[in-house]
Amino acid sequence: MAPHAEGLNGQTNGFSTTPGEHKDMFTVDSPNVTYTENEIKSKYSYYTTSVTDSGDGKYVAKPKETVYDFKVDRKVGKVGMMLVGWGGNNGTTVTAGIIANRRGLVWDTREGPRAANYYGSVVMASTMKLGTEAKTGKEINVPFHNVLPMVHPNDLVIGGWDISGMNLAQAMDRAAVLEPTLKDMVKKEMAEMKPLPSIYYPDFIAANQEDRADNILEGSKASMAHVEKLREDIQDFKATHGLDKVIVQWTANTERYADLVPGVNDTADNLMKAIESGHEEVSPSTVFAVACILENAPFINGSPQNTFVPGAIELAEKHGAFVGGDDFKSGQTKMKSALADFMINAGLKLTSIASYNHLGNNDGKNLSSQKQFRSKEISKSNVVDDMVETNSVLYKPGEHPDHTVVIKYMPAVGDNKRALDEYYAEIFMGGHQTISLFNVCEDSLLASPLIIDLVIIAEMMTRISWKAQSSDGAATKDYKGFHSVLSILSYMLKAPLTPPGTPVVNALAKQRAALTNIFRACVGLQPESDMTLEHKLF
Ligand SMILES: NC(=O)c1ccc[n+]([C@@H]2O[C@H](COP(=O)([O-])OP(=O)(O)OC[C@H]3O[C@@H](n4cnc5c(N)ncnc54)[C@H](O)[C@@H]3O)[C@@H](O)[C@H]2O)c1
Ligand SMILES: O=P([O-])([O-])O[C@@H]1[C@@H](O)[C@H](O)[C@@H](O)[C@H](O)[C@@H]1O
Repeated sequence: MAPHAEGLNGQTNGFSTTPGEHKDMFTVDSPNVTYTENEIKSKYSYYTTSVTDSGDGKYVAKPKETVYDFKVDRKVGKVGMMLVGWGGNNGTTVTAGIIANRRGLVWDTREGPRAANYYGSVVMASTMKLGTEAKTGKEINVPFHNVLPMVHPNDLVIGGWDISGMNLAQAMDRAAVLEPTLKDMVKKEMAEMKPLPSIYYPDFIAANQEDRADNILEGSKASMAHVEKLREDIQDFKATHGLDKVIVQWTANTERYADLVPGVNDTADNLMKAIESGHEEVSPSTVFAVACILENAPFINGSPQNTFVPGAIELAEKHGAFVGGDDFKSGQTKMKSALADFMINAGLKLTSIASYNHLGNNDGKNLSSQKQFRSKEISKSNVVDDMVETNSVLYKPGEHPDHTVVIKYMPAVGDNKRALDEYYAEIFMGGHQTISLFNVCEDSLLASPLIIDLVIIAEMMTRISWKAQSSDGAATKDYKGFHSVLSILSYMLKAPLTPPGTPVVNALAKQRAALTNIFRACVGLQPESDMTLEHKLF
């Protein structure tokens, strides 16, 4: 009998939540937190510091408290994940990975047996500090997945669309990501999975993708037919599988940017008219976003194009539907958002970042076309802006490091993307520091856990509501959901989408802290400050 997955993964703490139902690993003993069968309610004091400029070049900092009521629906329900681009490298890999985990598979490799796991998922493979043990002061950490009642990825019902009609087993072979021994164990199940026909507007992706496009949705672009058909697909998927909700993600090819045209995509009404008229600046990803918004299915864009034109954001806000994006942050950029943050916060003046990468998968082939590369160049280039702007000691207003991004298509390396980076910084007394990185990112094996995290967190957000008891008494009467634009998803994304007019945070540590502390607040726990005064003041 092959060793079971858990044993091989060294999961010794027994904390891994079994799929199917959420088991509370802890309860919070506080007058501000109440548990019922269906809900967790918490009263949470949110402490910030309000800063005003006193005019003589000095600031006045005033501590501020806002009291929020959070409510969490504890019933997870049955959840579906529908992927646009399901037959791609990411789509096939994440599907095979979930099947392998669900069945606890172990497969043979040159290095010996390997077991299914969720490594690379913040939710499934990381922990958060709960607190310190009352008697010993020992730090107690719990799996991230256990802080709130979240869906287990093993329970996700998976479906989706692709302009390529290959079934998932054939597409998995085409992707050339997974070991043959593992593919053999899942291919029967995956051969039964066939992507739904999708919308294909050739002008938005590279011409070299045309040979894949044999699974195209009929109907004219100049109508609402495509929106209505996609809505029908989502409804049918929900009904067929008895789902309570569906989360949709775009993991299809990178599109060119859509021009922002007043009267076309600047407002919700104009966007709907533009779709009706088949305007050339309406992209397939925006059509998917509109269909999902109208179906109240959270829609997340894992690619860098500007799917969420202003009209799409306005439509989401009007319908109270969730959207998120852009562009999975899987390897080179994830490293950059941590390294740049560390250097600048260490007082090292980063003056140049040269990011080169080459890859040989179909994503790379699509990105070999200039318009599609430009979308990716934008999302990969803005990731240090917020860190630079926070340090006026190192950088004058408007000053920033040189930053170049190069991507080349090299078929030989397949999905094993090479990222070569050079970080150059000014240090003490005219010195310099040069950090050179060679980072082989198996792109789809790094992106798949992000797809899982994005689905789990987006679904979780559909079960969290809040109301405010503002410090100045302007309380909100009824519970409501978070803003339509889920900036809480930023940790998984290169170019985080935020509610209009709000700041973009790219620093990886800040993004993870925001995610962690918002979920802690939902069970009435204050942010983990790492001050550990209990170990300093005695
Ligand atoms: N590490 C990563 O893999 C990573 C990281 C960040 C972003 N991304 C982005 O994720 C996306 C997918 O990456 P991949 O490696 O899986 O690419 P891929 O080319 O293997 O898969 C994309 C799939 O989308 C399909 N497709 C294209 N247009 C479509 C449409 N209109 N409707 C439905 N399907 C369509 C293609 O047929 C293909 O099967 C790309 O945009 C890529 O830039 C990937
Ligand atoms: O997330 P990350 O590793 O910085 O960025 C990756 C790029 O390096 C790669 O060229 C591209 O094909 C992937 O889609 C992904 O965007």
